[in-house]
Amino acid sequence: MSDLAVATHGLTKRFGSQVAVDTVDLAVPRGSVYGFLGPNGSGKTTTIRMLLGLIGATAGQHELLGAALPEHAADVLPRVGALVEGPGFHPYLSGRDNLRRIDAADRTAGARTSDARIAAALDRVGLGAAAGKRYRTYSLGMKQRLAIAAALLMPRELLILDEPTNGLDPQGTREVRTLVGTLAAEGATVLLSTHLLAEVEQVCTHVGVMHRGKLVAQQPLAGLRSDAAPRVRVLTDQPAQAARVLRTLGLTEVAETAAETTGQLGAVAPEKVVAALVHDGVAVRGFAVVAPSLEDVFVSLTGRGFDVSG
Ligand SMILES: Nc1ncnc2c1ncn2[C@@H]1O[C@H](COP(=O)(O)OP(=O)(O)OP(=O)(O)O)[C@@H](O)[C@H]1O
Repeated sequence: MSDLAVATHGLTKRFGSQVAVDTVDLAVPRGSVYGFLGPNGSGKTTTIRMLLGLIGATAGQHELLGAALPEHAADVLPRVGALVEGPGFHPYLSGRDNLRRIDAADRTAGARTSDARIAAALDRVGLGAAAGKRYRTYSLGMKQRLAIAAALLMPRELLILDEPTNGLDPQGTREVRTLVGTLAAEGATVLLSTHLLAEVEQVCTHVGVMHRGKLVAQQPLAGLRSDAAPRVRVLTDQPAQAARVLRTLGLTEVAETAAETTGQLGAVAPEKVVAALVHDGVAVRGFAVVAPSLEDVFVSLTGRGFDVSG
C-alpha cells in the first residue's frame, strides 16, 4: 500500500497559452493534514479539480489512495470526500432534504440508515438546528458547512477541501478547524487548500506552497520553519555602530531603526555576535534570536504577502 494518499507526477494544466498548473509533483502522506497554500490564482483550485477528475490534465499522472486515476475512479472516488466550489444544492429544499438527495444518489449507501447518516453529518458541522430551513436562507458559512456535511455522509479515507473556511465567521472557522482535526485524528488524510496562514499554522502537519502554477515548497510544517534563517535583534541606542559589527561578522540583510538593529545570522553563532558587540563598546539593552514567522517564509517563497487575519 502506498504511503501517499495523493501523489501527482508532472501534473500540468494549460488554458490556451496560460499554464495554470505547471509540472506539479504533490506528495501527501497518509494521515497528514496537508495545507495547500498559495496566493489567489496560483493554481490550487485547478490542481484540486484535476485530482478529482472534474477536469482533465494537459499532462502528467496522479494517484489517490495508491490507485491511478482516472483508471480506478469508480473504486477510489467513493472513498474520497470533496468540497469544491459550487456544490449543486437545491435552493428551495432544506439542508436536510438536500443531503437526502445526495445520499440517495450514492449507490454505496444503504437506504435504511440514511436518516441516521444525515443527522450525524448535520450534527458534525453544527447544522442540526437549522437542518429544516431552506438552503437559500442559509448564510455563506452555513452553505459551506452543508457542503462539508455532504462530503461526510460516508466514511472517507481522504478529504479534499478547497478553501473550507471561505466565507465563514470566526466561530464557523474555528468549528471547521476543529472538525478537520477530529477527522484527521480518526485516521482520515485531509488535503485543504487555503490562502490563510493561520489555517495552516493551526491544523496542518504538512505544507505545499503554490506560486504561479508551480509547487515551490513541500514539506512537514516543522521543517519549513526550521529551514528558515533566524535573525538577531539588537536593542541599542547605537544602531549604526551595531550594524557595522553585524556586517563585519558576516551577517546579511542588516537593517537598523532608531532603537534597534537586525540581521540574518547565517552560520554565525549568536554568542559570537554578543561578544563582538560588547568588544566594540556597543551599549546593548536587549538581544534576541528570532525565528522568522511563517509569513516571512511564505513571502520569501512567493514574493507576496498573505492574508494572515483569518
Ligand atoms: N476554466 C478556466 N479557463 C481559463 N483560465 C482558468 C480557468 N480556471 C482557472 N484559470 C486560471 O488559472 C489560474 C489558476 O487558477 P486557480 O483557480 O487554480 O487558482 P487558485 O490558486 O485556486 O486561486 P483562488 O484561491 O483564487 O481560487 C488563474 O490564472 C485562473 O485565471
